[in-house]
Amino acid sequence: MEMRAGEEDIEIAEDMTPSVVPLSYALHDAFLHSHCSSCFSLLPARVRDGAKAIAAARRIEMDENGKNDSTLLEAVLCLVLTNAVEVQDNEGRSLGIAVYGPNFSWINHSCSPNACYRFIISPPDNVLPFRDDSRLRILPAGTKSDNGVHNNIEFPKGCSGSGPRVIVRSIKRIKKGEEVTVAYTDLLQPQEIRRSELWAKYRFICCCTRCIASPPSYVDHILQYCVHCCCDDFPIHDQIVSETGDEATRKMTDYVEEVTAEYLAIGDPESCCKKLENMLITGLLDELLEVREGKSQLNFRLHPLHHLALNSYTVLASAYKIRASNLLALHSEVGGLSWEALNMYRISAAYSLFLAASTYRLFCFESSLLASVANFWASAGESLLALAKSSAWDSLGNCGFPVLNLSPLAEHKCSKCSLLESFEVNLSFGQDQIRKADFDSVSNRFLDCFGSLLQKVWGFLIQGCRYLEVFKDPTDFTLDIWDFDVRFTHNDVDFNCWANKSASEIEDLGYVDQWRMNIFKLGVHCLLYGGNYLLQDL
Ligand SMILES: C[S@@+](CC[C@H](N)C(=O)[O-])C[C@H]1O[C@@H](n2cnc3c(N)ncnc32)[C@H](O)[C@@H]1O
Repeated sequence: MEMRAGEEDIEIAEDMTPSVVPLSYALHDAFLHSHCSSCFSLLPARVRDGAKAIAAARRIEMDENGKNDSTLLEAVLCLVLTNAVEVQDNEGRSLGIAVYGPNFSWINHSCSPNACYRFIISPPDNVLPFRDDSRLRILPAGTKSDNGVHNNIEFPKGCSGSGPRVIVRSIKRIKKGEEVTVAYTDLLQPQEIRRSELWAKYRFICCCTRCIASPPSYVDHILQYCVHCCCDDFPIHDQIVSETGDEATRKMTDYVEEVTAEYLAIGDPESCCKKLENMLITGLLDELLEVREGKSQLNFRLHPLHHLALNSYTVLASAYKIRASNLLALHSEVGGLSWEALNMYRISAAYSLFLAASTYRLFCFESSLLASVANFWASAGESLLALAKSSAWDSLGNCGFPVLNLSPLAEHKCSKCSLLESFEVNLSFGQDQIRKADFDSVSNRFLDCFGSLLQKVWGFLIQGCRYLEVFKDPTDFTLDIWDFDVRFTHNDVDFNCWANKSASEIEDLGYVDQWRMNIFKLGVHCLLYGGNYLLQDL
């Protein structure tokens, strides 16, 4: 079965379902009063009845056949495995799983989907009626009318019941009768990984336009194949690159996974930062590969938009942030480490920002990346605001920065772009007013402002970060990104430039307030664009 747009065209960013209540769900401990068993008491009656029926059926089977036939249990398990979705909070953290009825679970997958979904989370004991006037605007294939009935299957329209609700929303314009699809897997992964995940979990091979494109689309090419190979002695023949490139990518994948797993298990963010940044800068040196006569050293490097590079930025942003908070905690005991903590916050925010700008570039070629890019802008905004508000600046004495009050955001209007005004119009006249027709103009104005603020702070944010210093402008990917070594050799970067200066020297430069204020403004822009405009309004 598949779901299609009902009897009208659907514009971009419209809710296509009311908030749908789960048939069954199991959330992690954070949402439970006691331990896991408490979730069973919350299961809707029909699921408990179903479980009793299964138990009864098993008893009969066992009595009749003298053996434990697991067919029915397998069927139920398959149903859950096929239809359960991971419930996530606004920041993408996994909260558990839930199974929904047909108006959600009949939606098929595409790697270039036209819809996405979001959850409304409320505590498990909250069973108060939920006001929701949205209509169900998608129907099973073959259904003629939108009266909510299909082949005697009543589509639940009621809004009562507990559990995380899900709402399906369009991310592209969908024509009447066109199939509605969502992503079952992370769309920023290369095709090979998407394919193997979908096969392992659902046993199907995706044949969407993105997957069957030949040659692969720009986005898939760059996410998967953009690995550069060079050798000091002589030029590398293309043949050798393609033969050894896959092997090199596998090795780099193992390396990134190993470093990330070690970081998560042992919690040494410093070693994690060193290892990942070294890998991004120097790439993989492979001495075992034979080139012409004898052995020679090949050097493989990742394009900054390669999926392994993107994964590394996420880990680096987190590891630098942990380093900063560890230092601040130590600062209260030891003192004098706050400037170093500021450096860590700075680089963490720089990686967050770089990730948002990188995925935005991919989004320009693959519009279904909208939800990912929105989340990255929002978290870059949050990192920048946390940096601007950090007490670590206090080590610089009185830097004159006003006490920040982020709520309401309305106080932080930008005279150049109208992001905030758009929301005000939206709030007073209803969502349709800033409609998506404005998308290009809102985005262009945001990018203009973003670019000019970035120019003022990017140098400060990346100072001392060996990898990011290569990118003089994170929105410009036209530079010869393979030329890392040359740049490092000729640029003689002082890695400890800021860390070596005393707080008063920095203050004398007179830039501190300006940096802090511009970082703050940049954060507000990213949060408004990603968190408010792309995620909620668009
Ligand atoms: C949540 S269900 C979707 C509804 C399903 N088509 C049905 O009729 O019940 C997931 C299952 O649908 C099928 N499916 C979803 N997307 C697909 C796709 N793009 N190509 C092939 N099969 C797909 C797979 O069998 C998958 O296990």
